[in-house]
Amino acid sequence: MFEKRTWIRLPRNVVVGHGVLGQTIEAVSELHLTGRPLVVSSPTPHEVAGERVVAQFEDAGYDPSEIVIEEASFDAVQRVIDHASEIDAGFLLGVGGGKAIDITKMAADDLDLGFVSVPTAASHDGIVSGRGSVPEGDTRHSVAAEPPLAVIADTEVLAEAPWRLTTAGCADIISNYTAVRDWQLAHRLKNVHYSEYAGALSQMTAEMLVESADSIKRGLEESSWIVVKALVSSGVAMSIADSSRPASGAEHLFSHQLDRLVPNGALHGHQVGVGSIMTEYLHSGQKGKWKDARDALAAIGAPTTADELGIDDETVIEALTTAHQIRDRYTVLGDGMSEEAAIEAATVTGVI
Ligand SMILES: NC(=O)C1=CN([C@@H]2O[C@H](COP(=O)(O)OP(=O)(O)OC[C@H]3O[C@@H](n4cnc5c(N)ncnc54)[C@H](OP(=O)(O)O)[C@@H]3O)[C@@H](O)[C@H]2O)C=CC1
Ligand SMILES: O=C(CO)COP(=O)(O)O
Ligand SMILES: [Zn+2]
Repeated sequence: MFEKRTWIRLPRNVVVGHGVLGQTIEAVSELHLTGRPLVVSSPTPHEVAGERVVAQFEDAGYDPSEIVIEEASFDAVQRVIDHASEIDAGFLLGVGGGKAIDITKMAADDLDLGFVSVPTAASHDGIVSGRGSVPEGDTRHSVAAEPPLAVIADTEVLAEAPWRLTTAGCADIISNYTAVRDWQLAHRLKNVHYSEYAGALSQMTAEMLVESADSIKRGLEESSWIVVKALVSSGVAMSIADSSRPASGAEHLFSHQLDRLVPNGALHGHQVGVGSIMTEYLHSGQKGKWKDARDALAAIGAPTTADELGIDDETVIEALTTAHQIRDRYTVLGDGMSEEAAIEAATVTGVI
């Protein structure tokens, strides 16, 4: 008997372009969402977009409420759940970077409420994914969460955000190359399920972004357009896979470990980018494609060294040698690198 089943959850409306934040009510009313909207943001996104979204709902006769969270944690998810229950929210909007959007999608999942994703930075590919990423103690959870019913990505807002956030988004996409390599390796060695469709989409997204590198420039709103479309595409790959595997391999384990070792260090995308230079080296050796990864990152102005990340060499080595412990996800790191091998990889690639 044929027993395969798949359930791909994707957004219904993806609205991208100049000034589309002003169309929030339109995009939401198309979804037939009812009740009180709860806008979840973090401090800066609250100022640059959250207040405007709340004002639009007020003007349209809704009775919106807002909550501002500071960090990505299970406590923050619980605070949003409690607030939503108190005000009897009908649906949620996550306005911000990866932190605010992750918290909102996880709270929406728990509350069984619809959720709309309003990115204020093109800094990460969690914009449409049905996954939430939250650290807890020594580990990092990638949990199933509510995928957005709609995405409202205003390129004017994204272009006004600090440029480093956009280069972080590019680096999160460039890291898809090594993430897919790790996924294929895990498939071959550990029989982990691999989706050809999701893997190909993730890889193609990285290729298209790298080919567009010349058009990704500070001050050009067109850059935000290119990058946010890639971020959406990468998120779709995760939704197809029902896993963050297409976009998260050993380079992400490295970054998650850095987050533990250096809280409030560098941006997620920048860390995974530097990680992918080293994990590409581990996959393909000295004459392999690690230089392509480094050059692609350098071309869009993302960090390629520990120095540029603002992280010291010792911490890079500690993160590399312990990254495999972050979660049960087989990658090129296997059951751990020796310190000598980590120093070699980081030195040959010029990361340290
Ligand atoms: N679920 C998934 O599939 C994925 C999840 N992620 C997760 O997303 C997070 C990384 O996302 P990232 O966006 O880098 O992290 P944050 O949400 O922390 O945002 C990074 C910084 O940008 C600021 N910011 C956001 N928008 C603006 C703006 N318009 N203008 C000025 N500053 C702004 C934030 O301000 P403030 O400090 O005020 O919030 C914050 O300081 C990680 O936790 C990562 O694990 C990443 C990829 C995929
Ligand atoms: O950052 C991600 C993809 O870019 C999500 O991956 P994680 O599941 O490793 O948090
Ligand atoms: Zn990422």
